[in-house]
Amino acid sequence: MAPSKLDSNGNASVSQQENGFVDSLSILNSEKAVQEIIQQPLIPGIEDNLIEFSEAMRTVAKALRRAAEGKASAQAEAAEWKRKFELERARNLQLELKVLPSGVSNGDFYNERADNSADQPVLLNQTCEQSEVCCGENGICSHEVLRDGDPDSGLDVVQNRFMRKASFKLSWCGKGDNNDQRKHDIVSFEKGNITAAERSSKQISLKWESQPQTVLILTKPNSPSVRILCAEMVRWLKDHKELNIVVEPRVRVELLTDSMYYNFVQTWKDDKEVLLLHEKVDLVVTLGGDGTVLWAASMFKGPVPPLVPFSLGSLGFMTPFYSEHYKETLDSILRGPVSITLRHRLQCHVIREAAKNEYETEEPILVLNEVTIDRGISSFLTNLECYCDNSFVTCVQGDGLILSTTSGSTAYSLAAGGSMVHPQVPGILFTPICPHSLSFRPLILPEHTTLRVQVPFNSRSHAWASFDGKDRKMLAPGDALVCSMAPWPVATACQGDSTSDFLRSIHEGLHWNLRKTQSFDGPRDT
Ligand SMILES: NC(=O)c1ccc[n+]([C@@H]2O[C@H](COP(=O)([O-])OP(=O)(O)OC[C@H]3O[C@@H](n4cnc5c(N)ncnc54)[C@H](O)[C@@H]3O)[C@@H](O)[C@H]2O)c1
Ligand SMILES: Nc1ncnc2c1ncn2[C@@H]1O[C@H](COP(=O)(O)OP(=O)(O)OP(=O)(O)O)[C@@H](O)[C@H]1O
Repeated sequence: MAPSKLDSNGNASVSQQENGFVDSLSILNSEKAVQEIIQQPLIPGIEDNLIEFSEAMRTVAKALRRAAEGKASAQAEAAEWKRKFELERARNLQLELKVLPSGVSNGDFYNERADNSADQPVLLNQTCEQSEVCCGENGICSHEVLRDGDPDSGLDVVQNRFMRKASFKLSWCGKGDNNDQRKHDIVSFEKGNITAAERSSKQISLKWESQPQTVLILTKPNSPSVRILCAEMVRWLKDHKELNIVVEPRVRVELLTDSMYYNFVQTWKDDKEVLLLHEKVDLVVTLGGDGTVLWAASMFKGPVPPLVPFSLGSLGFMTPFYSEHYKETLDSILRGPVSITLRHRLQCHVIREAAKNEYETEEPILVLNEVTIDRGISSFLTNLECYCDNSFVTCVQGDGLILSTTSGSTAYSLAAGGSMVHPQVPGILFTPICPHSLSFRPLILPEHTTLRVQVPFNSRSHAWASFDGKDRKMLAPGDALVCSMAPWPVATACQGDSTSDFLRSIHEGLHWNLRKTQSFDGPRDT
């Protein structure tokens, strides 16, 4: 049909066609006919059919969505099973080794190779095919905690030297416990009475079983004091401890600008090599504030080597070590044993409604503090449907929702009214941000739950997810975020122990419950 416009009198004027003028009267007639059709009642039954059809389509969409979400949960579960399998395999290997002839030491199983130096110092590569041998019956050893991925994956890292990774063991000890016994939750059922004898969440101690050899130093950018300390620390670790040092490419350039002495410092070339860092690095040192600790954790998409966080920031809630004492601190940590806080991380999957037919979901993102789903720049109320292990929890109507680890409980979640929780307590915090409700208290859910936050199809606006305050992702109506505990925690070294460090941070960092003490004089109970 030719395009038509109404003139100021309401008559249709018709544009010129290739084959001449079109009869405007016939157009008016066709428009009239269309109007008549529109006004006619629908064929009986067609409306019902359409409703039925759209209902069926909605059911199909729901089924597809459930399949995608099921896949994300299954991926999280598979990761957990994989970890358990590794543990079991390591334990079996340990048992087999017990029957090996004496004289075959654990170290013999490492595949150490000679130096084949190249001029450009880049990341070390090493093989530890037999690393499971270091696992003991008590505690968890480094390769249970750190090993992941297929050793034959063929990812080619440029190398100048091969070396082994230091192994360590974690043990759970309570006050007065001097032995290495790992304490499980022991529940006894004597005469029908249930008694919990031991709890697992005790102070965790890390013991090196072989000497750490490679240290990764991560630094806060654009800070002159951090840059100076980093150069000093690298020199000390090389000259006094003979350690291999790995830094970020940016930092290597900075060091070389200062002096060619730092030519031995190694770095990486691309993201592929970053993915393999956990196989080479024995210890990670961070120089900065809490943001640098978050940055360090985010570099490891799987297992994370133990972290030593030095405080060169303003608040430093997770950074207990004073930079002035770095030599004594590192000396003692390299010797061990080290008290650690095993900080859990959350694994987040974004499930796209638009990609519901696709097999692959987006890469999971690991967070040490929290994942936040908020309204972003939209001025509308966020509307988020929340499910816990497929049971409906609630619909958040407000600025958003924070799903936080217990380590993150003192960060954004605290600002939104969540409880402060000791980082060693396993759990997931469910904290609303400015809920438009008088009765919406924050929750703490058990660690084993899987949470799903969904933007409803009828939502007025998009929502935005951010991960440890970074990497914003838009969630369109129909999109969901699935979140569960990740199998790879972050072990951070403690100054004292995890409880004294936590209490010191809430007192010194947050001035928790600071109040003038009431004076002695005045009225009393009689
Ligand atoms: N309203 C808020 O309180 C708010 C808003 C946005 C982000 N944040 C937090 O900032 C974090 C990102 O940190 P950043 O350093 O990259 O950004 P940033 O530079 O904006 O610093 C945020 C502040 O939060 C503190 N912080 C971070 N993690 C903490 C923790 N676990 N316990 C106590 N304090 C902590 C930091 O020391 C810093 O002072 C996010 O994970 C989020 O928790 C808080
Ligand atoms: N190696 C790094 N590369 C890129 N960005 C980094 C690195 N380390 C830290 N950052 C970022 O720099 C920002 C500030 O770092 P950080 O929080 O450590 O310092 P701060 O704000 O001075 O200390 P605090 O958090 O104690 O107040 C954070 O957003 C963090 O993500």
